Amino acid sequence: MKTLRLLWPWFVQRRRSLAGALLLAILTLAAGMGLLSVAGWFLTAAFLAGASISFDLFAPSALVRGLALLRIVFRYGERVVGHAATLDLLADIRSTVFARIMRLSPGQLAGYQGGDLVARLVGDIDALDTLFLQVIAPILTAVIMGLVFSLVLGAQVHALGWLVFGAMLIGVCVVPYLLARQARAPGSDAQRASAQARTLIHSAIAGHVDLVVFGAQAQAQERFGAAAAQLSRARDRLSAIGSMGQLAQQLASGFCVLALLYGGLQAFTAQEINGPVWVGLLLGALGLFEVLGPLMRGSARLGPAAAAAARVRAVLDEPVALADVAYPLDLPASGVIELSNLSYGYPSMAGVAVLDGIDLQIRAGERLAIVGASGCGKSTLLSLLMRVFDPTQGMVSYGGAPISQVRQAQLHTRFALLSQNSPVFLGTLRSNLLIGCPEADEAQLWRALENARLAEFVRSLENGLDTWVGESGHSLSVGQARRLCLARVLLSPAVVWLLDEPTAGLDEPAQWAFFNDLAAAAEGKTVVLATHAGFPDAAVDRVLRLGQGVLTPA
Ligand SMILES: Nc1ncnc2c1ncn2[C@@H]1O[C@H](COP(=O)(O)OP(=O)(O)OP(=O)(O)O)[C@@H](O)[C@H]1O
Repeated sequence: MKTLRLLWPWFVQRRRSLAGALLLAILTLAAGMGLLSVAGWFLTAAFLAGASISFDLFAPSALVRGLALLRIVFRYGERVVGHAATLDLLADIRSTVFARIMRLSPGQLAGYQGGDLVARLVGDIDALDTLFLQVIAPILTAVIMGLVFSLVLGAQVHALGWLVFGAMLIGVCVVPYLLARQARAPGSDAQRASAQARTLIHSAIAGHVDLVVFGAQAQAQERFGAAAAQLSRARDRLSAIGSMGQLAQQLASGFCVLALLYGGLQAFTAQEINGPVWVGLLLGALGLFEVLGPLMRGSARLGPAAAAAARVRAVLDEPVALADVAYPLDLPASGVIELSNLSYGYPSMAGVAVLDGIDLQIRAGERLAIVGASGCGKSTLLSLLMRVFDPTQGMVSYGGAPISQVRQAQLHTRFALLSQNSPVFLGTLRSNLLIGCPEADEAQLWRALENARLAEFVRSLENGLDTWVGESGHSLSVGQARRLCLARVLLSPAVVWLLDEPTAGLDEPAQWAFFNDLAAAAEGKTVVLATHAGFPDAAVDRVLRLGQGVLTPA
């Protein structure tokens, strides 16, 4: 039920195509039942008529052929429309979940293991495809056609109508419910083990070199083997439950057919029903029970679907840590950055403040360097300026507007951050640079590359800016990847540049050259830079030292 509640808004969004698929499923079943009923009636009537020339062979045989053809056409339509609707539905769910993941804060993202969010986005959402095609559509089809058929049969022989109605009720409600209940635990184990396996693959690929260097492949293999074995055990249990469902369906329909045969024979003997009609309805009932097959398989897969829905819901229910305020202030085009009584402590650091009541003003156009020992809080300070997270106390304002009170999208047009782990994205050098400024022309791209000391390297490449750099810039050296990220920030039209160790990965001459050029490259910009590197005095206007959570002149 919770799974259905989660999916309901998307079902409503795709109601037309889902209703189309449902209608086609009903028509397919109706054509199939009609085909069996008419064939049964026709063969029995023809047999009873013997050589009588008064029996019309043509109309019923044309009807049988017509229904057979219609059944094929409806089945085809149902598959095409149903699968298209389900794929669209999954795409809708994926993009909603992806949008929500994008709104999570770094702290919230850190709560998920690497690869686990991908597992939620792919494996878990895939598991939800069961619900409509294999559960809801067969249930509704069976209920509607079961009711219609029970009424038709009941009009002939009351008791037989009730018999089919009761059998359908058990087949559509009771057995699927029991199967789904049985499948809940192994379903949740299967989804968990599958996500665990993905996470382990992800971390083994990311740490492949270290695993090889330290000879730790065996441990990684063992952990992966354990997750794979757990997955396979859970799937075995699920498949056993699915088989139980098939057995239950065969037994129930077999029993029902026997009861129909017996009850029908009594009615025939008592002349309550005529022979051909009875045989026709008997075969029609067999056609009706066909719908229960996919329903039993689908019910057994409801366990994994429910577990998957819970995992997807957990992402959707995460509160947005950095939501925009309802009535945001307008951020001035330029202004003083002011830190007032700014404090921050990471939630995991049990009340220890990394920054402790900092007061600071940074003039528009000023270049400020923050130095200090490793771990003193320089990156944390830049993250607060960029509003990667909010301070535990105090505030940051820009041109008089507290940055927590403005739209984050607007803040990102004014402030750009080069963090220590800025990534190179899958694509070309050009596409990576254009993230900083999508409208940048060729000349701007080269200027940014020059300033980041990467232009010479790019010029030496056969495809220049269109060189493919792959995932995480695997075809670049660490220093080149860093300079590419720096060029991206230098290209950005933001008026405030926050640069965290901008020269990491550069050799000493290149570091000095970068700092020598900084004043010209950052003309008119406000620059806050955190660095361990040495730099010429003229590179910045002011140097502050961070230590014990406070800033002092260096
Ligand atoms: N996500 C986090 N969760 C918990 N503690 C963190 C987190 N990030 C940083 N810290 C801690 O906060 C302190 C300040 O870290 P920060 O990265 O800001 O220092 P830094 O001065 O930039 O260091 P470095 O010069 O080595 O980059 C450190 O003690 C660090 O261990």
